[in-house]
Amino acid sequence: MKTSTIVASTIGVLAVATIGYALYFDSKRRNDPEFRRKLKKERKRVQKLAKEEANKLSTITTQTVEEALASIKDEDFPTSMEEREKFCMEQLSAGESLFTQGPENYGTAAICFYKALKVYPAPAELVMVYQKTIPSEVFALVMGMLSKDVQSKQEKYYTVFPPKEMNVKVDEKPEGVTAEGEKVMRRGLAATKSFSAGQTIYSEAPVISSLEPSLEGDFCHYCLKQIAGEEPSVPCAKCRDVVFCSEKCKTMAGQEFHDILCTKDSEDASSPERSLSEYTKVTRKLVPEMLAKFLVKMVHEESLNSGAEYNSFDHMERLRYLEIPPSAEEEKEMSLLKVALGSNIPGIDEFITEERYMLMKGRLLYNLYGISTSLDPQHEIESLPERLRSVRDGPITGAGFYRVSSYLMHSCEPNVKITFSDKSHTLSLEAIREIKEGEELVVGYIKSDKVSTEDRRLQLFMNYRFRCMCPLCETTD
Ligand SMILES: C[S@@+](CC[C@H](N)C(=O)[O-])C[C@H]1O[C@@H](n2cnc3c(N)ncnc32)[C@H](O)[C@@H]1O
Repeated sequence: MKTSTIVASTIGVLAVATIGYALYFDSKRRNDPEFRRKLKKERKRVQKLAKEEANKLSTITTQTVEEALASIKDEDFPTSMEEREKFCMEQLSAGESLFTQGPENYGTAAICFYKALKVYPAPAELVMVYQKTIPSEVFALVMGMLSKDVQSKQEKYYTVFPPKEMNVKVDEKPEGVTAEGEKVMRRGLAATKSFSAGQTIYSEAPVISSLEPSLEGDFCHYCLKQIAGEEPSVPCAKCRDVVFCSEKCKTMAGQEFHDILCTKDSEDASSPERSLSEYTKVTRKLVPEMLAKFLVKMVHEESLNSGAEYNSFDHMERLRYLEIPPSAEEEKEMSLLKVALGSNIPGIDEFITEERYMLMKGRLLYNLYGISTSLDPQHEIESLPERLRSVRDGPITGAGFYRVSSYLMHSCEPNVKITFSDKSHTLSLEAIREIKEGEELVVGYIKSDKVSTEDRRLQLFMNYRFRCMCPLCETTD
């Protein structure tokens, strides 16, 4: 059967484009040993396959692959779903007609198949279709182009992240070796210029944040600002559950997540709209709701087609995570997420597997910061693990997941502190002593003043599962 025929029959899958892409980029390759083992095995199989294919075609060289990639380097790919679908089918037909004209057209045919792959929402599946339907020589070329592409995307990440204007770079240092002898690198942040005490190094809005449920109505559901007495709050027009501090926040929340997650004034606690928000209210666990927001926002980001090469998922998958054994609780959370997002994001059911949910949850739990947007002690709440990574002057009013600040290492003698100076979820990193260009930036995950080394190490181990190796811990008992 022809490639285009198979793809045409499954084209409905384009409707779930964004999830398809996420699935593709969701890789646990860096952190999960079991997945890495599987991947290694798979990679070996693919390498063997590619080698066999390459041997069959001595005229196709690495240079050909590179030339092919260079020839389409500056090409713009269609963005809307309809255009992508049309483009994909055109490329598949062109590829097919080219390879049937003979081996001299294999190179150009491969370019067409590769371009179709670039816009197809489930590339891994399309590769499997190719394997069965196109000549092995063309397949080897497409695979070569794909692997170069993925490799360069992986390598380039830390050259474009964090943005220069944030005055920090990701600092990699060897941390030891795994049982299998693989090098482990740890990634922290280093200053790209000098700062004096009190200076702000950068400010950063979160990828997602969530308000402590008991504060809903008094604080903005989007930016977590307290709504002051005289200022009128802006309620959601559809539900009576949340308010915003401004029309701007209401619009942003609507676009990013609330239009989908809004309870739409449903009275029934078990309705799809209400079940997740009820769970959040009752348990005060923010992670399931934050993951729902994260997924909706990711779909929103994709639909914006801003031209950004990396999305929030690319960021999240690079972070370390806390390994948590799956339990009935996660089962429940997963089903709540599926119910809440199901009718709005087709494909979400297949996307939220137990493995993926546990990884996303582990990453969020490990990297969230407690947010403090009130100075009023009456807003002091009982802290839960999600709001732990925080040393604040005021009460914790919520939690946030931040792209750059996720990378900050802990020290019992920090040189920077986190503030929420405008009393919203925007985090600012402030120097607490003089910092030289190139110096590593370290924050306090826990309060260290007047706490013995043993107690600090115990707290860090209980909450973050690492043995603190900051200079203070390494030199004191
Ligand atoms: C919340 S993550 C920090 C972000 C991390 N850079 C990442 O790549 O996701 C915590 C991890 O950073 C490392 N870490 C942070 N502070 C440390 C310290 N003081 N001593 C040893 N390891 C530390 C530990 O490996 C820990 O597992």
